[in-house]
Amino acid sequence: MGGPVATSVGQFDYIIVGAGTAGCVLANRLSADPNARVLLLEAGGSDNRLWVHIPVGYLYTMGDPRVDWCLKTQAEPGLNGRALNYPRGKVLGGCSSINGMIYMRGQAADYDGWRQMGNAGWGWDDVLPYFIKSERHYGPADAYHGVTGELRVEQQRLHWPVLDAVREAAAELGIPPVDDFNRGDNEGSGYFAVNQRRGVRWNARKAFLDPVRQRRNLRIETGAEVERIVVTEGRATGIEFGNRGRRLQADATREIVLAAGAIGTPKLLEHSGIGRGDILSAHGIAVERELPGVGENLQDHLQIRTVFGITGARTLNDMTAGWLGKLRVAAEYALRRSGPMAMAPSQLGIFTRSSPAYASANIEYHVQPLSLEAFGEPLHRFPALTVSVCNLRPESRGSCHIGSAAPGDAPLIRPNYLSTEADRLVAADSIRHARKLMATRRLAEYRPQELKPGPAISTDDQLARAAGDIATTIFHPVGTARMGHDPMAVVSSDLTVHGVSRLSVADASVMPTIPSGNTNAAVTMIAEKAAEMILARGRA
Ligand SMILES: Cc1cc2nc3c(=O)[nH]c(=O)nc-3n(C[C@H](O)[C@H](O)[C@H](O)COP(=O)(O)OP(=O)(O)OC[C@H]3O[C@@H](n4cnc5c(N)ncnc54)[C@H](O)[C@@H]3O)c2cc1C
Repeated sequence: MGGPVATSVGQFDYIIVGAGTAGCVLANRLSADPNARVLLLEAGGSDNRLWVHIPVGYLYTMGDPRVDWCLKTQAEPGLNGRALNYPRGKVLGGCSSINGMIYMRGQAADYDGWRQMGNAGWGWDDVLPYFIKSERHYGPADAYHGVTGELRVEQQRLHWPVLDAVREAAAELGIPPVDDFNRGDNEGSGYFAVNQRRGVRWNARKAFLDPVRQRRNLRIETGAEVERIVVTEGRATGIEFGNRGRRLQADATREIVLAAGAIGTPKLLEHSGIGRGDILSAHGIAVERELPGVGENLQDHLQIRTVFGITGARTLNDMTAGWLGKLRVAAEYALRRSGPMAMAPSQLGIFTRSSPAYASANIEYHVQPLSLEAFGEPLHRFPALTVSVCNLRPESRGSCHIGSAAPGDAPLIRPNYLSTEADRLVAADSIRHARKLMATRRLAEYRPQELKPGPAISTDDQLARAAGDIATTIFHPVGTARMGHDPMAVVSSDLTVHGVSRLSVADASVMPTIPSGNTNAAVTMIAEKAAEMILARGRA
C-alpha cells in the first residue's frame, strides 16, 4: 500500500475480515471469550435499508451499489460470450442481507466427499452438530434440527395454488413430496424453508451480531476495506485498511481470519503476496508465500431459467401489474407480514436426477411464480412461471484472480460455466426435464407455453447452447481457497493457510466442492466449526 503511513487502531487477539454470513458468526463466537479482543472489519455499511428486510426486496438490492459490490464476470464462452452481473453483498451481513433466504444444507454425501478427500472432521456426522448449533428451527428439536441457535429457519408464509400444482406434477413424474430438505438427502419436492422471522429477512447481522454488540471486547468497523494482510517472516501480523479516506492499520496477536467470501478472500490473499507466483509477479506484488491454488477451483451453480407462460392462475407478474395491484400487495404485507412481499423469490424446490445415471439428486429446481427478462428488469405483465434448474455438482472449474495491483479494482471472475461435456449434457437434460414437468397431466389446465428457451430447440447441442443463452448464476461461488493437503490446497482441514502462520480462512472459499444445494447454511456451519478450532488454538 503506497502513500502516507497508516494510523494504528490498536492491537487485537483476533481480526476478522468481512462481516458477511461467516464473519458475523465468527465475531459472535470469538468474542464470547471475554479475554479475547476481537476486531470485525466490513467494507460495506449498515444494512438499515427497507429492501434488505422486506423479502421481495431481493429483486431490488441486486445492482444497488449501497449494498452490492456490483461485480461482473468476464465474458464466458459457455454462455455464448455473455458476461453476467455477479452480485455480492457489500453490507453488514454480506450476502445474507441480499440473498434468496433459502435454508438448505445439501446432501450428506457432499460432506462425506470432503472427508474422503482427506479432510478429517468434515464428514456429515462431523458437521451436523454445527448446523444444529446455530439453528432455531420452526419445528421441534430432533436429531437433525436445533431450536436454541440464533439463525431462524421458518416456513414460508404463503402458498401459491399454481405451485402446489407443480408439486403434484412432480409427483406424477415419480418425485415424492417431502416436508424437510435438510436431513441429509434432499431428493423430493417442497416449499423451501427460509431465514426469516415472521415474514422479515433474518440475516447474519440480526442473528449473530445484534445479541453481542454490547460486548466490550468486540469492535465492529463498517466502511473498512482491508487492502492487505501484513506478513512478516511467514507470519501474519496485521492488516492495512482504508476507512472513509483514512489509511489505518491493526495488529493481531493470535490470528487473522479471512471471511471476505469466495471472491473477496482470494483477492485479498493475492494483494498480500499469497497466491500463484506468476500472477503476483505480473502485477509487481512480492511473493510472501507461493500457493498456486489461490483463486483457482471456482465453482458455482448455473441456473437455467426456463420460462412458461400460463393461463388460469395468478402469479406475481399479474398481481403487481398496475398501481391497484401493488397497493393490495403492500397492504397485505403491512397488515399481516404475508402475501407476495413476504415471499422468498424462489418458493418451491424440487431435487431430482437429470438422468438415471445419477445415484442421488443432481439437479435442483427453483420454481418462481414470476418472470422477468433479467434481474433488475421489471416483471413481465402476463402470468408466467420461471422454472429454473441448476446442476448441483458441476464439473466445470473456473477462477477468480486480481487484474491489477490496485486493491480497489474488481477481480477477474471466470466461472467457466458449461466447459465440460458432462455439464453440457446435464444442461440439455435439465431443459428436457423441465419440459416434461410442465407437460404433465396435472398442469394441462394452465396450458403452459414455453417462452424460454423455446419449443423448437431439441438436440443436445442446441439445448446446451440455448442454456448458455438463458442461464445465469444462482450466486453460489465457492472453492477459491479450498481446504486439503495437496499442492493446490490453500488451507488445511483446520482452515489455517498453508505456510503462513496465524492466518486462516473461514468462508465459502474453503469448500473443496460445492454442496448439492444453496450455500448459506453450509457457510454458517463452516464458521461455527472454524470458531471452535480457532478458540482451541488460542487456548493451546
Ligand atoms: C443474490 C444472492 C442470492 C443468494 N441466495 C441464496 C439463498 O437463497 N440461499 C443460500 O443458501 N444461499 C444463497 N446465496 C449464497 C449465500 O448467501 C452465500 O454463499 C453466503 O452468504 C456466503 O457467505 P460468506 O461469508 O462466504 O461471504 P459473504 O456473505 O459475501 O461475506 C463476505 C463479506 O466480506 C466483505 N468483504 C469483502 N472483501 C472485503 C475487504 N477487502 N475488506 C473488508 N470487508 C470485505 C463483504 O462486503 C461481505 O460483507 C445467495 C447469494 C446472493 C448474492
